[in-house]
Amino acid sequence: MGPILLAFFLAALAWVLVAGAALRERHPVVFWYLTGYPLTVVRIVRTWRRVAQLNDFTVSRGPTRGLLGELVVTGDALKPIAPRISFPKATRTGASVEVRLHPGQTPAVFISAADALAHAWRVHAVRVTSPERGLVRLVATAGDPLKRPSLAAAPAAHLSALVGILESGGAWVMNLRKIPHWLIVGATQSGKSTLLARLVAQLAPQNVALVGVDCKGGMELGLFNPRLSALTTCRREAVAVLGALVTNLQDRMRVCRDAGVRSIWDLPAKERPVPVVVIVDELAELYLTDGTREAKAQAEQCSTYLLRIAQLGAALGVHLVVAGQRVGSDLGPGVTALRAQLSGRICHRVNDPGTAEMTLGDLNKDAVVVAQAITADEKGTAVCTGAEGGWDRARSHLTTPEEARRTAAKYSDLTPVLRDVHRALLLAATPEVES
Ligand SMILES: Nc1ncnc2c1ncn2[C@@H]1O[C@H](COP(=O)(O)OP(=O)(O)OP(=O)(O)O)[C@@H](O)[C@H]1O
Repeated sequence: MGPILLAFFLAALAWVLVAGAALRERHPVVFWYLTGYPLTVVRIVRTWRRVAQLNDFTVSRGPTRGLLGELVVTGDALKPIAPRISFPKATRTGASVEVRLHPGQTPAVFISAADALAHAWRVHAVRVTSPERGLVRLVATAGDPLKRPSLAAAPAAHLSALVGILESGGAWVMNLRKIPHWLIVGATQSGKSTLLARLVAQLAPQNVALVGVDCKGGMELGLFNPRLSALTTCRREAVAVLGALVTNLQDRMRVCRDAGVRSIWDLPAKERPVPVVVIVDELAELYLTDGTREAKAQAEQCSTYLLRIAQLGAALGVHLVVAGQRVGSDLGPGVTALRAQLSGRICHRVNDPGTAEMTLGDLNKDAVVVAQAITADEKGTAVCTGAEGGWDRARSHLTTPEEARRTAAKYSDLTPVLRDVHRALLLAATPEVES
């Protein structure tokens, strides 16, 4: 009887393991609800007191200072009280728990202990938010959802591009009507070009003029040439095209002034000029010079024009998407001023902490730390600013150069003609035409 029972037990165990692996593969959410979630609940409830004590979430019943003769002595309370938590709720990617703060406590102590909580609960990450005063919500994500990202969906909107998926499982959207200008940074092979390809592929079917500034000879943005209203391949052409766009901005301003409105979006649809998205691949190519007077003058002009577009463009429908490996004040005096105008930020893996700090530091210090933790294997993963403030970890949808090229060719008929910009580009490309 013994061997038969043992064989039966082993067969049953094997079946559970195989079925479990299949369930995990095909229905990861169901697998999570059945196995990971109950385990995480046990961990949270079991470890809460200890974690709270170790991370200073607790308060004591009596005072922690007292008089001993003429001395003031301080010490830890005998029975510290941990803040009360709700029963952990299951989410699609983990669990969330709400904490009632003790009087005098702030969410800051929980934010700094997020890593300790993730280790104690054996989850990928814990994010801390405060949905209302006196309440902190701890959201635990079981595994890294960006390792095998699924496709997210978002409602289509003009000047809005669904570029990837957020760590929370939501759609990663770059909406230029909400955030008019963007800065994208990342070391080489971190995923910048893939993100730009996705952005172009999403904007291509829309009524928008795309202008490419790619001073690396047009090797990256040249793929989308059929759908670009202009493509500059060197700094001389970039100066001409950016200059023409600044003149175009002044025309748009005049139209708005004459119509008595403050933005092109307040004009009747028929009179509204087509929105323009200027995509700059490798900012450094515009700023770095070989020291010659001509190069310095061109770099200064580029800097002035970009700043002008960033300052005026939001209301006049001219948007900037600027990508580069590094952003630092050493690139040129105008870089910090330009950065301040580019309120949308996306930081892929970077080589130096300074670039992460420059990209995200003025918005959120926590985001800088998370961006610095992105590894070389996590291609396409980035920390991005959210539309409602705050930040998120996200991953772009993989768009191959071939897909982007096909999409650009498919919608080439929709390419608006920007006459002045086109003329300026022609003149810069063949200066002798000018005479
Ligand atoms: N979201 C993603 N998912 C999967 N793979 C990706 C993703 N984004 C980029 N990759 C891969 O990473 C590699 C580098 O991507 P990409 O060329 O976009 O990087 P880059 O930052 O533009 O590099 P460089 O500055 O050298 O041009 C490519 O092979 C690409 O397939």
